[in-house]
Amino acid sequence: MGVAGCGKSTLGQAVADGLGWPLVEGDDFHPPRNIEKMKSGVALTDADRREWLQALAQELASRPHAVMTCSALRRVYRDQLREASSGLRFVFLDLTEAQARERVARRPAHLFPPTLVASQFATLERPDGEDGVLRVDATLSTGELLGQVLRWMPPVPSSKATP
Ligand SMILES: Nc1ncnc2c1ncn2[C@@H]1O[C@H](COP(=O)(O)OP(=O)(O)OP(=O)(O)O)[C@@H](O)[C@H]1O
Ligand SMILES: O=C(O)[C@H](O)[C@@H](O)[C@H](O)[C@H](O)CO
Repeated sequence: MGVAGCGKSTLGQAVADGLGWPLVEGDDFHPPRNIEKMKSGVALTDADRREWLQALAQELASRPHAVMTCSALRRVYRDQLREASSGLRFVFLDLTEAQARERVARRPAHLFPPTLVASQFATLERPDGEDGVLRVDATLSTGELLGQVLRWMPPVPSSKATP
């Protein structure tokens, strides 16, 4: 979880590979109108995110193990996902607004324009103090972040494991 550009897809892929679990890209579940809205520089609202979060919750409920990327900016969004998946844990990729804007600006072809980064921080309710959350410094290397996540995860079966 975290704002646009914090590194969810990059770390999510590394964690999925490390655990031998599938990666579910949350952005792939946005209805087309949400994508169009973000591309045109308009921030999503609670109403826009409702259907998307329902789809993500369903996806989590249908999988015994998976790594999912999802901004999950507000507490109610995280709680909706927690209800769908009792063992759900969140890795919060924490970085400053300036750092996020710089990263988002570096990838002009992406659906998310740098002008919307401020709205991500305005919406973000940090998960500090919530159970099952690991806060990490999103400016560390992916390898370092992966190590932190894997050390924090409880022992879990891997789909790569031989019986
Ligand atoms: N640990 C890192 N250190 C430096 N740069 C990183 C790191 N992780 C990701 N990046 C870079 O930051 C940019 C955003 O990364 P990524 O797409 O993984 O973020 P994201 O949170 O999935 O973004 P979005 O939700 O907007 O798709 C990319 O250019 C990526 O290469
Ligand atoms: O909740 C939101 O506002 C969205 O999920 C955004 O965070 C983007 O989809 C994502 O970060 C892609 O850039």
